[in-house]
Amino acid sequence: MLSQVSQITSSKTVPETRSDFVISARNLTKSYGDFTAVNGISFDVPPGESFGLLGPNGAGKSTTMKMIGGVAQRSGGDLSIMGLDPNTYGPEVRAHLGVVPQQDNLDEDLRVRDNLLAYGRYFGLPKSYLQPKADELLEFAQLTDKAKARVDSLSGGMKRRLTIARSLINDPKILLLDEPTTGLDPQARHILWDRLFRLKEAGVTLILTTHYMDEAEQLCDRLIVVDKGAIMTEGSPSALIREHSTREVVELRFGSERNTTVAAELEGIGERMETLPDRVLIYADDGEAALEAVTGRGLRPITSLVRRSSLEDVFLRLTGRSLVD
Ligand SMILES: Nc1ncnc2c1ncn2[C@@H]1O[C@H](COP(=O)(O)OP(=O)(O)OP(=O)(O)O)[C@@H](O)[C@H]1O
Repeated sequence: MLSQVSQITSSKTVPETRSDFVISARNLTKSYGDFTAVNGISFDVPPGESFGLLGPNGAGKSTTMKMIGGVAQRSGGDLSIMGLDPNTYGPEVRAHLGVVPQQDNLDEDLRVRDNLLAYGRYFGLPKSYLQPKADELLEFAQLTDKAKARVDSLSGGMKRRLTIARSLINDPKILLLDEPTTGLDPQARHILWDRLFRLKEAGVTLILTTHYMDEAEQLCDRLIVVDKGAIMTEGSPSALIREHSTREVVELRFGSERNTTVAAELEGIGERMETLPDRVLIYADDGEAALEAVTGRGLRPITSLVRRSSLEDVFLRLTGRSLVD
C-alpha cells in the first residue's frame, strides 16, 4: 500500500537510495534565535527498531521529532529518512511516516470512524482502500464499538489510540510518537504499550520520545538519553543500566530535614551515593547487604526500599538531576 501512497503524493522523481538505516541524523541542530534547542545530535535507526529519545521536559525531544516529521526546518546538520532528505523530498518522506503528536489533534466535530476517513482523504487515498482500512484500524485500536461515537465522548486513552490509528492510515514504515502516554492512567498506558508492541511485531519502526523511564524500558530496543539538546549516552536500556549504574539501589527516606545531613554517616556503604531532597540513594550490587550495613550503623530510616537500577538512575548519574522534576 505504501507504494500506492507514495505514487499519489510524489511530485518528483525519487532517487534510488540504499541505506542500512531508515533514519540517519548527523549533527542535527535547531536554533530559535540565540537559543539552541537541539545541539548537534547524531543517531542512526535501523528498520524495525523501536528507538527512544529519553529526557526531561525541554531537552529537545519534540523539536527533534518535528525535524524528522518535516514540521520544523533544521538549522544545521544532515537528516536522511528512508534515504531521502526531508528538506528536498518533504511529501515523499511524509508518505513513509505516521505522526502521533504530543497533543491529540483529532477533529472533535467528526465521529470516530469519520476521523480516520477524513484523514485518509487528506492523503488522497481512494475510498475503496479507506473503508476497509478504517475498520481494520478501529479493530486494531480496540475502538470498533465506538466507530459512531463522538470524539469528545472518548476517554483520554481511547483518544490516544484513535490518534495512533489515524497515523497508520497510510501504512507508514516509520511511526513517530511524541510522549505517547503522557497524562494517561496506568491501565490506559498498558493497553497502549501493547498496541505499540504489536506494531513493532508487524515491522513498523517506532521512534518515540518519553520522559518516563518505565516506558523507555518497556518499549525501546535502544535509546538516546537527551539533556539540554545534546546526547548524554546511547544504548539498550539494559546496557545503559549496566554501564552507568549498579545492579541494585537502596532508597532511604530519613525525613526532609535529615536526608541531606545523614550522608556522612553512610560513607563507605555501597559503591556510590546520591542525596536528593526527599531521599538518599545507595548504589550497590547487593542492595540487601547495603541495607543491613545501614541498620548495622544504628541508622533507622523512616522507609527503605531495595530495587533494581533503572534508567532514572542512569539519568541521575549522568546529569546529577532527576528525570521528572
Ligand atoms: N518555537 C519555539 N520557539 C522558541 N523556543 C522553543 C520553541 N519550541 C521549543 N522551544 C524551546 O526549545 C527547548 C526544547 O523544547 P522541546 O519541546 O523540544 O523539548 P522536549 O524535550 O520535547 O520537552 P517537552 O516534553 O516539554 O516537550 C525548550 O527550552 C523549549 O522552550
